[in-house]
Amino acid sequence: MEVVILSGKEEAGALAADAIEALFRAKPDGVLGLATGSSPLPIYDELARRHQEQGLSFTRAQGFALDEYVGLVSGHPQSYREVLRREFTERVDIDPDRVHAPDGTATDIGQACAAYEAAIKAAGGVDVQILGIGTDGHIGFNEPVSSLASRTRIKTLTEQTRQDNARFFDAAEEVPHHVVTQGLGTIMEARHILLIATGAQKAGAVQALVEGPVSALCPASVLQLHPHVTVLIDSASAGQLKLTEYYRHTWANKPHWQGL
Ligand SMILES: N[C@@H]1[C@@H](O)[C@H](O)[C@@H](COP(=O)(O)O)O[C@@H]1O
Repeated sequence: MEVVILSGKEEAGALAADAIEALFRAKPDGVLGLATGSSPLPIYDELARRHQEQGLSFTRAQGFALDEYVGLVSGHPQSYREVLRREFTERVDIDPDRVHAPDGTATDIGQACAAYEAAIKAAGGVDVQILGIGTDGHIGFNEPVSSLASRTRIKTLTEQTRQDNARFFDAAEEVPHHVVTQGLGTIMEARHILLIATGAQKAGAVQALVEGPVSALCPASVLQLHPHVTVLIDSASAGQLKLTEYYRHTWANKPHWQGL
């Protein structure tokens, strides 16, 4: 796990965009794992800028969303399919039909989850997965005590996550209780994982993710078992880490030719 402490979300977004750009320059039909929430927005802003100003192209790319609310009507502005359309798909040249999200409106959720897993597999798996992290250590919507081997399935949100996400809705009670999310086992199959976290409210979760024991209580800690994870954070979210000097030293002395 590479931990990179940066000046803020813009620098984190630019570094993540560098890794994503490198993927699509080398492999134009690469597969991007898409996250929602506010943390990945600087990445999407930077990718949109590079598309507009530097011709970075996604015409042959595919994208897979991590998760989706259950019970929001199709086209609801806070459904993650819509959020990703606004924040990413519409701003670059990716084919909207090649951007997939779990179906939170399916009558047979179990079947829809199995179909989603099959679609990721058929695409050849995710090359670069963007991740944020919840204040309780969730990734995707894998809440504490999620199985570390879980696959795409329906989950119940904790009250903390519903409160955290209430800012996106008109009223707190509108936040759905249920979601469909890629499992931790699904996420772990991505070839490179870029996790971005900023702000002091994430400091506890970041500490547990990076330095805590691997435990279902902090689902993100499973990433310690992945061979290629990059954690992009700012000083505030690094505030509870014990080995910050080492992380800063490692990054400052990284051979400049080596990408993330
Ligand atoms: N399902 C999403 C997660 O993928 C995201 O990481 C988390 C944190 O969001 P934010 O980046 O806004 O703090 O929010 C939601 O729960």
